[in-house]
Amino acid sequence: MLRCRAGVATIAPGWRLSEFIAPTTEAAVIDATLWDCVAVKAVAAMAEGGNQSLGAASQGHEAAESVRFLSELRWAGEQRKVQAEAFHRAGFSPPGNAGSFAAMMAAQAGAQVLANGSAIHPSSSPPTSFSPPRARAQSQSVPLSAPRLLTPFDTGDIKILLLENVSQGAVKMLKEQGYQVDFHTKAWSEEELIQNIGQYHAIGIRSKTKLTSKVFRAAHKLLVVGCFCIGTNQVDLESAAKAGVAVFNSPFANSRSVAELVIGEMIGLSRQLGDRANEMRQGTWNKVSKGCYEVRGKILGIVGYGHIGSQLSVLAEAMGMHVIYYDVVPLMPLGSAKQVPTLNELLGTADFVSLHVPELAETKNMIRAEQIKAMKKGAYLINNARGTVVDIPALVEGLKSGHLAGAAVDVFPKEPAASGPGTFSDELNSWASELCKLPNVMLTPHIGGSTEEAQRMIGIEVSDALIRYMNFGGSVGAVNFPEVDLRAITEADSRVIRICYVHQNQPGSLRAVNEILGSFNVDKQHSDSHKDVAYLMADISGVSENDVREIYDRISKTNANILTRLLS
Ligand SMILES: O=C(O)[C@H](O)COP(=O)(O)O
Repeated sequence: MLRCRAGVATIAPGWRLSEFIAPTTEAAVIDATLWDCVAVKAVAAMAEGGNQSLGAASQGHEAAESVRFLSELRWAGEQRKVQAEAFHRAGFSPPGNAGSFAAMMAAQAGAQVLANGSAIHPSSSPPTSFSPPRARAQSQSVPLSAPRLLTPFDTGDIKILLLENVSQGAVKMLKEQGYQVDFHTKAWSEEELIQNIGQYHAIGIRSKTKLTSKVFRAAHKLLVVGCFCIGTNQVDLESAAKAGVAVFNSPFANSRSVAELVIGEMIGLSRQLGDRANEMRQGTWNKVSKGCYEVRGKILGIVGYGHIGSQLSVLAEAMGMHVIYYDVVPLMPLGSAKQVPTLNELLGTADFVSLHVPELAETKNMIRAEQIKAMKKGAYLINNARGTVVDIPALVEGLKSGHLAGAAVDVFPKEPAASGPGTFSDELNSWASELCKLPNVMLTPHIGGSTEEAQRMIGIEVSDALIRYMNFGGSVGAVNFPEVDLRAITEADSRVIRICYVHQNQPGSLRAVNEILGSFNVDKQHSDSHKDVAYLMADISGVSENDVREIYDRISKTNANILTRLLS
C-alpha cells in the first residue's frame, strides 16, 4: 500500500510508477519531488520483496527520510544506468551486477539499474487483474520486473560457428548463453562452408571468410551473421537478407587501433625505420639522415573521414601535423582539419596520403597510376582500408620511379586465409615479391584492427548483438536488415510469446499475419522494411502451450514468409 494525502493507493509488482503520479488524484498537490521519491521507494521496496506498506508521505519526518533515501537510491540507479550505457557504448560489460547480461539489456532498453544490480525496467505491462487509472501517463514508466530471458521455440540447441580466431571473450559470452560454440582460428573456404554451414544457427567471421550467395543457399538453419570487424564487404548482404539472415558488425570498436597504426607508419616511413631495422638484423650499421624527416609540420591527407579517419585527424594534429581530408559527403572537421573539395586537390597537397574508405564499386582502384602521379613528389601512400582500393602494380611503378618516397600497405586484394610462412607469395598476388624488394615499403598482414583492446571490444559488441537477436529478436544495428526492436517481456508477463517474422516486403503480408495474431491479445508490435525484406516483431499474450505450435505453423505458411521464429 502506498499512503498519500489523497488517501490510499495500492501498488503491486508490474504496475507503472508514472500511473501513480497521474495528476488526476490529489497527489498532484504534494510536492512533486517528494511524491516521486516516495513512490520510487515503494517501487524499489517491492522490487525486492512484494507489496509494502509505506506511510511516509503525509508524515514530515519519515517523508524527509524518504526523500534522502530515495535521492540516494535514484542517484545510484542513475549512475549505474549511465555507467552501464557508457560501458555498453564502449563495448564493455559494466562491472559488478550491472555487468550481467540482463542488466546490460535493461540498460540498453533505458531501464534504471538499481545499486544492487537489479533492474527496474521501464516497459512491463500491468497485470491484467488491475484496472488502469483514468489518465495513463505516456512518460517513461517504471515497472517492477526484470526482463525475461527468452528461449527460441523449435530451434533446438543453438550452434554457433566462430572462424578467424575471434576473441575468447566472445567465445565465453556465447557459451554462457548455453550455445554450442565451434571455434576455429582460420577462415573457411566456400567449399568448407557449403559442406558444414547447414548445422549452424549463427556464424562469426572477420574480414577473410567470404559468405557468398551459395553459402547462404546451404545455410538452412542460419539466423544471423556476426562480422567481428568493421568491414562487411566479405558478406553478400543482399543474399543474406533474402535468406532472412541478419548481419551485424562492429562499426567503430577498432578505429583507434587503426588510427594508431597509421601514426606509427607515418613516423616509420619518414624515418625509414623498416629498412634500418632490416639492415640491423643483417648486421649492417647504416646511420643516415638523408631523406629522413620529422612528421611535425607535414600535411596529412585523409581519404575518408569516418570513425578511423577522424580519430587519425586528432592524433596527427597532436603531433603538430596539418590535416586535410576528402570525403564524398561534407563532414564537420575535428580540430583544425580542413575538408578539401576533390581527391585530386588532396593528392597534390599532402605529404602523407592515408586511405580510410570501405570496399565499394566506387572505391575499387581509387588510387591508380593517374592518382599516384597526382601525388606530390616525395610523398608517402598508406593503405589500411581495403586491398582493392589501390592498384598495386601502379604503386610499384610510383615507388620504383622515385616519385613516391615510400608506402605502408596492410591490406591486399588477395590475402592468405591463415597465418604461416610462405603464404604471402606471387601465387596469391603476382606482384608480391616485387613489392617486397622495394625500399621504404612497410608491409603488414592486415593487422590494423589486431590489438587486444580492439578484439576484446569487438568480441563483446558483436556477441551482444548476436545474443540480442537470437534471444530477443532485436535487429537494431543490423547492416542488411530492417532495424526493429520491442521492449522486453518481463518475468511478470505470463503467457506471452514473441513472434519474429522475416518476410517478403509485399502488399498484404501484414494483413495475413495479423489475421493470425488477431485471435490473441497483441501487447506490442513493430515492423519495418529494408529493400525487399521486412521484419515484424510482436508480443502476444494469453497464449496457451497448444496455441504455440498452431501459431508457428500458420505464420510460417503465409505467402510472404521467409523465416518465422517464436520466442517464449
Ligand atoms: O574490417 C575491419 O575491421 C578490419 O579490416 C580488420 O579486419 P580483421 O578483423 O579481419 O583483422
